[in-house]
Amino acid sequence: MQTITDPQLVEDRTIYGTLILEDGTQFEGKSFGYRQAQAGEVVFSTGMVGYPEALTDASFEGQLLVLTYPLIGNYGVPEQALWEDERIHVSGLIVSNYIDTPSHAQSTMTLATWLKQQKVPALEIKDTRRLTQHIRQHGAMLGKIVFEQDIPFYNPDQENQIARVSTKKLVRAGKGNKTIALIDCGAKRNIVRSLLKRNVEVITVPWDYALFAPEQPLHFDGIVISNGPGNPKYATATINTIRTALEHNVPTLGVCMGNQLLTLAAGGDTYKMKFGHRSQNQPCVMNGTQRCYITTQNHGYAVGDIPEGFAPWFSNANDETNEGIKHISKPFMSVQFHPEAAPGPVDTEWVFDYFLEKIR
Ligand SMILES: NC(=O)CC[C@H](N)C(=O)O
Repeated sequence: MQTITDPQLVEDRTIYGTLILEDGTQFEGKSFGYRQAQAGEVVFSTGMVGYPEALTDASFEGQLLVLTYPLIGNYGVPEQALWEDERIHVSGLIVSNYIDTPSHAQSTMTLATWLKQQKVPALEIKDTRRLTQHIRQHGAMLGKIVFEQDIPFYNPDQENQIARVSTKKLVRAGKGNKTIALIDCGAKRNIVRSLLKRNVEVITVPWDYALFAPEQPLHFDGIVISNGPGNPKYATATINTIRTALEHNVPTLGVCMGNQLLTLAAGGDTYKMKFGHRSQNQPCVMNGTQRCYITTQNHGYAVGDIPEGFAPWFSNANDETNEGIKHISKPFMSVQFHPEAAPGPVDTEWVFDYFLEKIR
């Protein structure tokens, strides 16, 4: 006799749910994830590939992700080793057309099975174009996916999201004659993979680890500050550590959240953008050159005031916002895009080499 313990793991495409935005706009859709209400900030990504990587990117913690590419699910879900973290971080997923018959050699399950296992709701609302245009026009806003029962809105920007996703313990990996301390604000695994590929030792530390405290001496030659969710201004412990690193002249590279934290530590400022940049086709021009890189991005905040002693390194060719800063004479640098890609183009992978060359 067969016992079915969780009825949600049984395919049922007849369930409907509603996405409700904070301004009252509603979109009804077919449920293909877990049937449980979730609230968060609604953001959209215009990338064509990489939903497994995006869903497991901890920078999305607290957010309901809208994917504008119209066919999602068609290549299934790869094994866990290929994810960007050990779990899904988006609070919910909104697509136009969900494909339940994946075809890919690396697929281990359908997207719907994965979402149900991880208790993440998902809706197929068809008109993701209208939803995206609405957010572009009115700015990123709060929203909730609801089924039978209503829940309150939740604003992830009113809490320290980094503390929720950062590692709790120190993790050592790799071997080499250079050691990098990676401050984990919600690091995508491909940052560690990209560093290990370059034959360095990587010590991943929690976001609030006191790297310079005399009672916990740790030998490292350079610091990488990872990507991460939410408002950078909550990460005061990380900002203080980076400030000390700058005083000690430790070579430092920031990625995404790391760009914002380096800016704050050095005396600059960040602001919240209207709807952010999320995709794998963001053009970034290297300042002082005609060179334009196609980059992977996922951010809602940006660098406003460039700190003293730093110069803009890259800027976005679409809206001219800052995409990175570099110190004019010292080995301190950061980028707002993702040089580790995953998903997306690897055009800016050289940033890791450039940084490692600055370490003696
Ligand atoms: N990917 C990231 O590191 C994002 C940084 C920050 N949470 C933002 O939205 O801007």
